[in-house]
Amino acid sequence: MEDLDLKKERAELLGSISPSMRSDWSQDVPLNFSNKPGPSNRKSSVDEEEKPSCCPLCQEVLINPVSTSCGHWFCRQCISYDWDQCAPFGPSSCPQCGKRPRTGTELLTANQSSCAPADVGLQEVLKEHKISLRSRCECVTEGSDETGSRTHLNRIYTDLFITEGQSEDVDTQHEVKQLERVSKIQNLHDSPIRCHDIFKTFRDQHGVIRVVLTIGIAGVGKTFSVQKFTLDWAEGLENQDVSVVVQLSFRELNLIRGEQHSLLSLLHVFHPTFQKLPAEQLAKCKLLFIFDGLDENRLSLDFNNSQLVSDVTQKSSVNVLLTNLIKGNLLPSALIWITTRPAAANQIPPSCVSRVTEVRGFTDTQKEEYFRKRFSDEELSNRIISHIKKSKSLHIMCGIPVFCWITATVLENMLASEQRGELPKTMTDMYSHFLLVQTKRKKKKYHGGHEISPQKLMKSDREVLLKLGRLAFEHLEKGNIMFYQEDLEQCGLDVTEASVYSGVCTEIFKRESVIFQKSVYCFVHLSIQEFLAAVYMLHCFTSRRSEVIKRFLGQQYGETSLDDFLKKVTKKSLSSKNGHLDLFVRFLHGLTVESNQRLLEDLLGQTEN
Ligand SMILES: Nc1ncnc2c1ncn2[C@@H]1O[C@H](COP(=O)(O)OP(=O)(O)OP(=O)(O)O)[C@@H](O)[C@H]1O
Repeated sequence: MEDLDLKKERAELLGSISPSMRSDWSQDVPLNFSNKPGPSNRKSSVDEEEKPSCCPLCQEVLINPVSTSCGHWFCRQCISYDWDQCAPFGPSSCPQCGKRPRTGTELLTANQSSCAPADVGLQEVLKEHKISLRSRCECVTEGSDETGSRTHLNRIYTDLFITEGQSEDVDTQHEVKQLERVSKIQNLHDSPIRCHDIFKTFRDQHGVIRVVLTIGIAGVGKTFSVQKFTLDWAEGLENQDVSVVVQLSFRELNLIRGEQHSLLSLLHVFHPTFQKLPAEQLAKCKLLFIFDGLDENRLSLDFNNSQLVSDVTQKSSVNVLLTNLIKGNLLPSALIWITTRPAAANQIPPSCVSRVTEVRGFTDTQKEEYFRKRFSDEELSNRIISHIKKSKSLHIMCGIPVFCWITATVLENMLASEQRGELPKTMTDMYSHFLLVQTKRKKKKYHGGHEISPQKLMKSDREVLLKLGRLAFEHLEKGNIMFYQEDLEQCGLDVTEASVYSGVCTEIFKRESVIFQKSVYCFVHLSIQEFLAAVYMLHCFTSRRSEVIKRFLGQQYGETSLDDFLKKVTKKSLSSKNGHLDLFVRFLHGLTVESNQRLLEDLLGQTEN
């Protein structure tokens, strides 16, 4: 029986991967997915006889065979594993002959053409799209100290703990409590789901999983999961039944929220490759739309009263297109993946969602794996891991990957420094040090020089950081996380000042697309914006800048005690529907702790605690 299945699989494989497709990998012959033998097909060198029955890596019968562009066959799992192990920078050369694929590192599979009957033009566009997505996803910016420097996703990506279903009290509990609970229960009954499997139906489940909503707190790795999912798809490693992945973020969609588009023209804006494709061609494909960061959404999604749109060429507003896509009126067979922070999840009616998953961050083992992967210096990673383990709150917080990154940046720097002082133990402490580390780096880079005490900010740093704080605060309040040059100037910042602080504020989205002709800036992570906004707010309080506080809290505000001020800010944050001030308020409280005030005294001024 097993033999029969294998034979069938092989036969299917040979039917759908035509020899000419393989020669296309050496770029000379046009793509042809036809099952019929043609002149170009016959010319090619690959056929059943040439495919070995054994995988050169595991030395066993080929299972789920895939081939590299140079014509060598492996089990999919074996080559994926081999590439993962041997090449920290992602899959590279063929394990058998050492050749690098000329057109990327995709593997050829039986499912390569999921748009049967396939068409040459369509296949070319799809391939171009894969290559473009791959280059978009293979590197990530983590606010590195070197302006513009990017890290390979596969070098730092560590598996995350993702579960099916949403924990009941996710909205109401403090994140630290949630994380603590997660680390206690993860071994009991939560079955993890790989991010690549979120559309797969498991044994006891029925029907198609069409819309997946993935929830997770700030910095827990939702965007990274989306990137990894897309990268592995684009590299031919996972989910090859999907022929087109359309990756969009609400951040980007916000920028065109006033415009009228058809779904097709919307695609063209973000993925210009598809301009070559007529609508009917696209409709044949299995599409997956990824909408990342619903919490950043500024479109009003009305699922009850929006106009019906079912044609991909029909124009409407972007929010109407989205609701129709999610409800299944538009492209009913397309898969949809939406990610969001918990507080904004209710924007999508549960009736539209087939599966909810939750990214819970790193388990204890994954935390260690993260630091070991990040630092090739084993002694350094051991020291960092042991420091984290000593502090309960740090250890719990490292369940959040963005906190791991900040911790890694801060501790690496402090451990290398002679004037180290005490290593940070709380979240605000860590973010305060992060700010100082970035300032110190900037000083070293732009002004050369000796190691200065990181606590001592220069007057110019103080001014720039407070301007960045103002930018962070004013835009956080409005729910903005992306800024144009004019926004920087309005806060008295010029572009060079902001980019000198590249570990804090960064330039993004310089893509060649109509809407991205202007440079757009944002903080390297929203939590940094929230932290700087809190610094600015406390600075305004201590320096009695009541007009700023009044504008924020309402006209009734009069000068008051720190305690009363904190209560008022907390109350205001609780009235926010999407929780956009939550982390800001937590940092504000953290900053009133004496040790943190001492650290940032140059910024905060004379304070109460
Ligand atoms: N799987 C991972 N492996 C390694 N680092 C990760 C991983 N996931 C996240 N990180 C780190 O955490 C940072 C934040 O992750 P990400 O942007 O994916 O979070 P998010 O859940 O989308 O947050 P937000 O809701 O604030 O947008 C990344 O820039 C990276 O430094």
